[in-house]
Amino acid sequence: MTDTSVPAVGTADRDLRAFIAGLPKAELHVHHVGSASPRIVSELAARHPDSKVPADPEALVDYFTFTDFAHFIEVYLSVVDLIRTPEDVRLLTYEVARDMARQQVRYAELTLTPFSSTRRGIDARAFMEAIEDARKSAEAEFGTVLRWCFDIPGEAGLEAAEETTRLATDDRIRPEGLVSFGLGGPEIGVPRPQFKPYFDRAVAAGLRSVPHAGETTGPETVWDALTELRAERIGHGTSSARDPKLLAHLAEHRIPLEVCPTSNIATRAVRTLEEHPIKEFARAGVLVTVNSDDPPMFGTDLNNEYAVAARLLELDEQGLAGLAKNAVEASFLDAAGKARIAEEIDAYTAAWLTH
Ligand SMILES: O=C(O)c1cccc(C(=O)CC[C@H]2O[C@@H](n3cnc4c(=O)[nH]cnc43)[C@H](O)[C@@H]2O)c1
Ligand SMILES: [Zn+2]
Repeated sequence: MTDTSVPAVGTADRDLRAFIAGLPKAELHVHHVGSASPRIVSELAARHPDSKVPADPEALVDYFTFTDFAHFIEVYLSVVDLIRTPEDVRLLTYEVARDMARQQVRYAELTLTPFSSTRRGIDARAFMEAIEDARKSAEAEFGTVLRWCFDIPGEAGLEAAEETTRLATDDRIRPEGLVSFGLGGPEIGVPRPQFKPYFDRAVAAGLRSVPHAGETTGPETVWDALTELRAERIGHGTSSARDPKLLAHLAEHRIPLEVCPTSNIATRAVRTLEEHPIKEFARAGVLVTVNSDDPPMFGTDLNNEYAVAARLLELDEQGLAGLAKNAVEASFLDAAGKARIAEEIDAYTAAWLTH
């Protein structure tokens, strides 16, 4: 794991971290398998000793240190290989929700890649039952509301696109919690426009479009996501900073960016946190949301991402509350659900500032 955490400095930093820890939050960009905690990964690795993933949580720190984005995907897929039964899927989903609840995450849109599971032999209906069972238990027991984004692993080609679209749009299979449709994996050599027909079908079926774009390629990929894939939010969008017209477009049309600072350092998409373009996004008036992407793999969690953002954007408690409300606004919750979490954020912040 690359050490990308914010160095602890003094009382003010500690106070802000305590504020963040209790702040009600929404998360919009976080991957299912990429959220497997070291405990879950080692439990699964011990169950499946033929895998190359280390069963010792300490060894995972080195295993989760990436040389570049391609290496990250290689390691990611080795963890995907550990998810072999519907019970593995249920356990992972439920435990991910538990970790979110501990960080006061009230609502999360979790990205799943069902193609990776069905192609490895997990029955599609059993997969959907497992995630839905975990979603309902998590909401009842932890109070964290989960919704799903199904993403196409772009590098796996149009076969993956077809299967993901089928699973997302067939009324007999698609799960109740599904709200959006995405596109993940490497961007280099995987042009976005080829996925237009699949996004058209998903949008026609009522799903919201949230592709990754501009994480490892230039701003033209973000434009493609907007014009060809009808993106309503952009996953990462890091390279948008290189195109002032694009930034103005994102700001004017209130198209949020799902910014994941530590992820960008860990995959070496951005060299250092100081060079991260989050400041440019905020300055241009873009609706910035902060997210954790694949938290244990990147040695982070959502609270740490808020601390990183506070440092880079020089936010105090009110600023952090505003950042949390950006995620609520950019979410696919209904108006009542948004109002409930926003009110909770305001009440928490007011109580903190008067204590
Ligand atoms: O499952 C397969 O067999 C398979 C075959 C070929 C290619 C792939 C993928 O490319 C899977 C990529 C996988 O990565 C997930 N992910 C997690 N974090 C990120 C990120 O920061 N940027 C892009 N993708 C990410 C994504 O959800 C895909 O599931 C799979
Ligand atoms: Zn991602």
